[in-house]
Amino acid sequence: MGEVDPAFIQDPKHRPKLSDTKAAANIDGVPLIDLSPISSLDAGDHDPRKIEGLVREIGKACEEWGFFQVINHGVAAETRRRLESVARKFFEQAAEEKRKVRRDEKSVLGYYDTELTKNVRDWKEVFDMAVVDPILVPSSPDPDDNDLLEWFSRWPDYPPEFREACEEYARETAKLAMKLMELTARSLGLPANKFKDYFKDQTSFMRLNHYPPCPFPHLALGVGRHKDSGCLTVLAQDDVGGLEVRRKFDGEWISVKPTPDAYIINVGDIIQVWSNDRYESVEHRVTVNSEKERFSIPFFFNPAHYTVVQPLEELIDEQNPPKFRAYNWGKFLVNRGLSNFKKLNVENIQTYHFRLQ
Ligand SMILES: O=C(O)CCC(=O)C(=O)O
Ligand SMILES: [Fe+2]
Repeated sequence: MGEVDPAFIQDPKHRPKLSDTKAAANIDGVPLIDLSPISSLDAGDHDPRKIEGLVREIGKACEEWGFFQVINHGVAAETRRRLESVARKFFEQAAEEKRKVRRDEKSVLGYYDTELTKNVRDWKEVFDMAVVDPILVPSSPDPDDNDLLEWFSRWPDYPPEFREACEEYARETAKLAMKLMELTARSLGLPANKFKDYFKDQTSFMRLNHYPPCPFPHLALGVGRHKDSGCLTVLAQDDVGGLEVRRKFDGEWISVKPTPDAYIINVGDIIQVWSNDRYESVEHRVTVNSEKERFSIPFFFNPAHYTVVQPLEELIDEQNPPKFRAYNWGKFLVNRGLSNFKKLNVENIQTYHFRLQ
């Protein structure tokens, strides 16, 4: 990734303003939420007021930002550090070693370093794996094709503890994601277990991101601006920084300050559709820098492939009619998964394509 390859160059209007966002980080950032009320609930303390306060905080963060950070979330620091350590060892290897577990068009899981976001190449390399292996998906985006396909995780030989570290982290993070879905349901006035059944045959996946130092950080992005298409993302970032969120009230790019051991949570497109726009899936991107490499680990919490995504009946009425028409999640995911391989002349599939006028 040494030379200035035009494939990485962002359109001038999407290039990062590297100095401004640093300053903005000190002014107003995404909310920080303490999840200890749910851990005390697990410990037998059933004070409803603590949970109600937390539910309100989450609802407010989802409405105002679509993003928040959580602390006291219950995922062991050791589990996260083990995963961070194997990720570092894996990416340190020579390109030909990593390419042995390269993704292909049949199974999109594994290693790759040529992802496009909005048809511009990202300055990163990634490793994707299933949270529940294998991931069951439609075999093609064609609505008339009912065949299914399994996406299996591919495991590298090195480091030897790689698979176990990933699986342990995935199990723990899935529990946190489910608790966050319960809190989100309550914040929308729904029963806590409203979303549980959607995750029975979940298509969740986890990604290890490595952003090498970039000689032209003012021209490229680690990940171009995008929204996450699933329900919810639980993201671990290291202490380097670079994630920027588009602030809802003024459209400014605001950096998310690294907070040790915290997770960054964001609402995905499916929650936006379910809530009929009450909670928006917010654009974000990743800047790179010329000196430091950066690692991050997003966990994308996604429902079963057969989920029909549409505004929830409980949240629509005559005053608030549905703003989206229904779509099939599996077809959407497969369509998106394939398009990230090739440069297209148009934007790939997006939820706004399902917006009703
Ligand atoms: O690396 C990050 O901080 C965020 C990555 C991201 O937004 C994504 O992979 O969807
Ligand atoms: Fe993202």
